[in-house]
Amino acid sequence: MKLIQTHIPGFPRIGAARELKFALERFWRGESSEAALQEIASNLRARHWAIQRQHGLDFVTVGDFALYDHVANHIQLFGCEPARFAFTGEESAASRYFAMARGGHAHESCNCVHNGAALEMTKWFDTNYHYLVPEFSESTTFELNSQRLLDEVAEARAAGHPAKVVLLGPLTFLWLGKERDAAPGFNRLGLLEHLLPQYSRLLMQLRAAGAEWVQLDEPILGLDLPNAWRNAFEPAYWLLNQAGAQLLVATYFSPLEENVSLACRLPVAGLHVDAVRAVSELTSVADWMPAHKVLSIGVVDGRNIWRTDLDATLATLLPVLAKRSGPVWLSTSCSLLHVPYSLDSEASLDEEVRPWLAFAEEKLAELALLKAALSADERVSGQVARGFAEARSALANRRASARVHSAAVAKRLASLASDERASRRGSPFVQRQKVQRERLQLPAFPTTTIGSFPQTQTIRTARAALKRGELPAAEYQQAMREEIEHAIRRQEELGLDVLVHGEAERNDMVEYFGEQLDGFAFTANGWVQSYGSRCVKPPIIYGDVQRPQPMTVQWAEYAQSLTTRPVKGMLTGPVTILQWSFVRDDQPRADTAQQIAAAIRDEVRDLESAGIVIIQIDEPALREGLPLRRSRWDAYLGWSTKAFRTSAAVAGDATQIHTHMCYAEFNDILPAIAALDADVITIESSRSAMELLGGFASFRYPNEIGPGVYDIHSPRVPGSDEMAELLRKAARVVPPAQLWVNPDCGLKTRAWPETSAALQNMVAAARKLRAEVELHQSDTGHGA
Ligand SMILES: Nc1nc2c(c(=O)[nH]1)N[C@@H](CNc1ccc(C(=O)N[C@@H](CCC(=O)N[C@@H](CCC(=O)N[C@@H](CCC(=O)O)C(=O)O)C(=O)O)C(=O)O)cc1)CN2
Ligand code: MET
Ligand SMILES: [Zn+2]
Repeated sequence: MKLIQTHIPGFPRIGAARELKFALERFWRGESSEAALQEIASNLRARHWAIQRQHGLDFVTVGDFALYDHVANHIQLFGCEPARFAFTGEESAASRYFAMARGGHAHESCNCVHNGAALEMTKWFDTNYHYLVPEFSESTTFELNSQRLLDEVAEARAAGHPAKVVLLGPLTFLWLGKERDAAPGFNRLGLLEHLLPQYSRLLMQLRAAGAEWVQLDEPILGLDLPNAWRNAFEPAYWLLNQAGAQLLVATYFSPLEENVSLACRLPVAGLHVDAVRAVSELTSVADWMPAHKVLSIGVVDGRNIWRTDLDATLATLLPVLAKRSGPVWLSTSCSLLHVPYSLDSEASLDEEVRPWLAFAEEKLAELALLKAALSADERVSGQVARGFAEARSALANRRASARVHSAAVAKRLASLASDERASRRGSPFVQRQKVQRERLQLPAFPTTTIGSFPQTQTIRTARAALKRGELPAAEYQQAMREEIEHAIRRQEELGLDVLVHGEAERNDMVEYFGEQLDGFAFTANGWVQSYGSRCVKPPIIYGDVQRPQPMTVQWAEYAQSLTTRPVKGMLTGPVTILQWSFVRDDQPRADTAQQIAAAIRDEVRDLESAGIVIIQIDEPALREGLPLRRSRWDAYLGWSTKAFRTSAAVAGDATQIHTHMCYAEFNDILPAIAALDADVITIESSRSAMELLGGFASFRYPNEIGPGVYDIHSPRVPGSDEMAELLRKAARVVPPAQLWVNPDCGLKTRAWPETSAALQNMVAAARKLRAEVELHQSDTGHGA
């Protein structure tokens, strides 16, 4: 038997009780010192390392911690803070860090932008985690600032832990950034030669500090890379390897495919591969890997919460182990950042489902079991056998559970599948547009918002009291009705044309639906970091999805009863519910999407029957769900757009269907967006100053579009001239008759004062545009 070691690529940092979130928010409100924040951070690291050691990991992972974001940490580590922030050198590292993360000033309430808007946030590969995008130009310089990281290594060493440090690899770090304020033709890959010496210095320092291994994350090896990037790997790592540290290159999320041999032959001491998402490659990886190198096999799923099938995992591992003479490590497929902390704090989780699950801490225990099973140690064998037996029976129960498969759902899906028209609206867009315009009588440049209004402390406190059983349901209902009425009145005062109810009653746009659908379980404390201090609690889809009763109709009816203006019904689309939940691993995602689509379809039908004339089906996660490999795009776009259409197409011609997407980079999927055939799409575009629309224009996107005219991530109130200018820009590329006026996204993270002020300016901007394009009024057809 061979000696197996265990480690993990990374651990969640928010804390079992979201200690980091609360500490950050106290610090930002000015209620605590930086020292107090750093103390909490240091305690969290200590606790997380201790847990890793308790489960027998051979190394703790150092460097996965970040106060806000690990990519932002690298910007400071390599001293490449963008010049546009105009830091003087007088500021503390922490104040520069939070300025980059949250915008020019340490406090969110400041309206001033002279010191630079926050770094852009974007999705970390195909996850719901957002990182801060590094900015590069020909004047970018690098200067190592390693003290913080070296201090963390010292902390781990002082606690007696063997340490493996994790860093983003230099190529992935550059890849994740973007060119900004750069000369035409500048390519950030050109910065590699300046970055590598800093990495080398760092590696020498880490080695001297006692780090036994350095894990360099290069997940971009799982992407379709341009040749220049592929070719840069070998020379870069040849250089880094000279620093004398033991290097483990880590890949995850996507198969290596054409990069298998490149990854295996890199001149480093080891390679980590994702043996969940790319299990079929494991044999070829094992063949390519030189015998002296460490092969780290990520067998426990870091992206999902299902208990590992330990027997199947052993069956996968044994042939690889038999073939390999070199060292093998076992690991999770990727960092555990993407799963909740522990099942321990789930007192009220569905009792049947609980044994089917493993969160971060339970995954550590699984690694320990696998390691023990593969070691020859007799003393542990009884315990191992018990662990395996428990996993086996949980899995058998899950497979046989009556709650997983529903004959009614199967029948419903078969009937939808047999009806071609189920995923097509009654008439083509132009005809629908005509009846909708007659019915709605909206002005040109109609104004609306994306759905949510501020989730105030009052709202959250009421919901928390309801959940604790301290507030009767009727009183909670009444409180939410008052919030809805408040939102409607405000919108009427502002003069918005199409209103929303404000989503006060929703904890989250996905969890809210998950709580009401069969086939979903939800957690009390299963928080996963989304960005900075913001977290989400993804629901768990364990079985066939079905809607036992209407989910939003009463709230929508109530909101509509308060006003004569149209109020949009507000739903989350099937692809987004799928993407932002933990999904079943026992059937294709496409099938689950279609089940959710059937449930949303029923909701659309019921909203329509209740007299709701506009229904928005949000799909912000459509783009993010795109597979990392292009060869898989068509299949995904086929079933995902069909799921959307299945939910929407039940609506009659006169019902206007909106959709909303807030993550840019639409240009490579425009045909799919058009295939959704929504009557109106609202998108995020203000930060790119409408550049995005260029794509819609040259593609001749046929339906109506609301390009966001202001960024809701910042409390800054844009002036009406600024928004009018954006609208003029939009009107130059998209026929004005097609344009709507709205913010980039929902307003739930904002406060009322800035919300009202910004919307007032937005309505004023729309009015300016109406006056300017009056001459063409006849061709807008929007009515009076
Ligand atoms: N699922 C999902 N993914 C998404 C988005 C999204 O909206 N949903 N949007 C993008 C990311 N944007 C985000 C924007 C805001 C928040 C956010 O505000 N999260 C809240 C939690 C929201 C929530 O679930 N709130 C619950 C519970 C709130 C809570 O923490 N309650 C306290 C008690 C509060 C009290 O006593 O007052 C507790 O339970 O301890 C509620 O409203 O009911 C937070 O971290 O603070 C998250 C993501 C992309 N991915
Ligand atoms: C992340 S997209 C958010 C859409 C949702 N309707 C809202 O306004 O909050
Ligand atoms: Zn949005």
